[in-house]
Amino acid sequence: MVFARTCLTSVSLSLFKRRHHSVVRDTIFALSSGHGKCGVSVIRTSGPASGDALQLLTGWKQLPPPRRVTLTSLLCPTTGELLDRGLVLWFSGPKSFTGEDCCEYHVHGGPAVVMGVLQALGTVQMLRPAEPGEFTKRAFQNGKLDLTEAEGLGDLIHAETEIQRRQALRQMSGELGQLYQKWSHRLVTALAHVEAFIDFSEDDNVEENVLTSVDSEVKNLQEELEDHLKDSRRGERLRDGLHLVLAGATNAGKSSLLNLTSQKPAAIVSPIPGTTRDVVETVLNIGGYPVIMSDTAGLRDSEDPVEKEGVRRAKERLDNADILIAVVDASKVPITRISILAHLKSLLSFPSSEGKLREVLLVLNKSDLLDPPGHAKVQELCKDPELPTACFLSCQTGQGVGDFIYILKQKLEKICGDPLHGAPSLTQTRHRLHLNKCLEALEQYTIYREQDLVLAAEELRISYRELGAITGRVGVEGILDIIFRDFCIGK
Ligand SMILES: Nc1nc2c(ncn2[C@@H]2O[C@H](COP(=O)(O)OP(=O)(O)OP(=O)(O)O)[C@@H](O)[C@H]2O)c(=O)[nH]1
Ligand SMILES: [K+]
Ligand SMILES: [Mg+2]
Repeated sequence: MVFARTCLTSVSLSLFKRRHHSVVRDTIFALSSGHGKCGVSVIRTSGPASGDALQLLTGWKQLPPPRRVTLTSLLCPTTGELLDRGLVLWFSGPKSFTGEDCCEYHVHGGPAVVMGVLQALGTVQMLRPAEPGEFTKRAFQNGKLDLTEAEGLGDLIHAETEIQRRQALRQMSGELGQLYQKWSHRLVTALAHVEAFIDFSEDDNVEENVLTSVDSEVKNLQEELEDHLKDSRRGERLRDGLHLVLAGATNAGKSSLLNLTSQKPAAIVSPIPGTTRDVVETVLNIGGYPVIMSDTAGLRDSEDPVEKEGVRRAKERLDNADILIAVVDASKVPITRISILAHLKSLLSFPSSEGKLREVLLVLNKSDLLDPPGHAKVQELCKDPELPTACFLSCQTGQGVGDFIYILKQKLEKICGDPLHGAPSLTQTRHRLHLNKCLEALEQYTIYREQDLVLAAEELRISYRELGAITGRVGVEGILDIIFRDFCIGK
């Protein structure tokens, strides 16, 4: 009875495979390069009718050798009209990106040419336009990629900075998937041992210490999973962009610093205190790290309902900041540790009472307004170990802004690390959810272990399923659409 259950996982897996492999599929087509006018556009097809379509569009009697580029005329199959002269590249399945017969048409990138070729493909029987991410989905279903690799590919397409690209490429290489698969394998082995014990221990064929070794394996797995999860979300933060929030008293120069850093007049600057009300965001690339920098309303008590709302929004942003940039007008606040700390504390509740691990960067602005003794005092203060990392600068003259960017980059590095080093990072909330559930089930195993071994085994099975869902090995049909929805058409 126990074995019947064990087999269920593999039965449902093979059912899943069969359902996805044996169906006669439509052939899909789409523009795979960007839209708009460009030098070359690439149109792809994937599926069993790819070869027919290629022969119809070129008039060829047979298919060309695979993976070789051929220059040819492309004709409308119904009218015979010349659509373009372009390159075609034939891949016969399974040696292709999707694992199916595929063809690429490299045509001139004008909208009329692209439209013409797409329409011509649409006239071929069994061909239909692809849905977003459908090429990659087929690659997954044909075993060319696991889900983490497919997600890495999606991230690579969306990567806007160098460090994001590195992380995506690493995930695409399958390293993260391999890590999860190794854990899966260990879990299945543990599960098999428990089940063997349940079935055969009465015949004395299985020794008691089998369970002891399963227990210690479960404990090891728990520790490894916990370590992997305890990464302060570095991979996810890098994928989504880090939140930097400028905060401080009115007129400290927050908006000036935002404009200077982003090199555009994103926020209004004026000598009137309380100028900024809404949160003003700009997206930046700081040393290869993607950053969303937000300027916020100056923090002060106000009776004005609009400004009050601005301050509320500012505080909300502060709570979710990865790096808090506290801007202080160094010409106004006395330059002593005590007064700076008191100022930070009154405005930003720093050091945070909840003991939140948040990076703080103190910016002492308006250096141009200080005399030489004032400068010396601030420079001394910047070395104070009791204060957060500090930068002394002037938004007016730009002096010290280079150092500010440099220090920010160091902080970003500290938070995200280099995605090429160390263990591969967890990059998606989806993975985190499954890993947490996997971990919970392992904890349940330990709880049930002494009372009811059958229930304990069931928990191992649950944790195995959760891990399998990350790479797409087990029970993922329901989530596929969600994952591939974020891909663009043609990918
Ligand atoms: N001399 C000098 N003036 C500066 C400097 N930075 C900003 N200012 C001036 O300080 C005033 C306030 O600057 P903002 O950037 O609007 O200050 P803020 O912190 O965004 O102010 P609120 O949005 O009202 O909270 C403006 O008149 C700026 O020109 C600086 O480094 N030196
Ligand atoms: K202002
Ligand atoms: Mg402002």
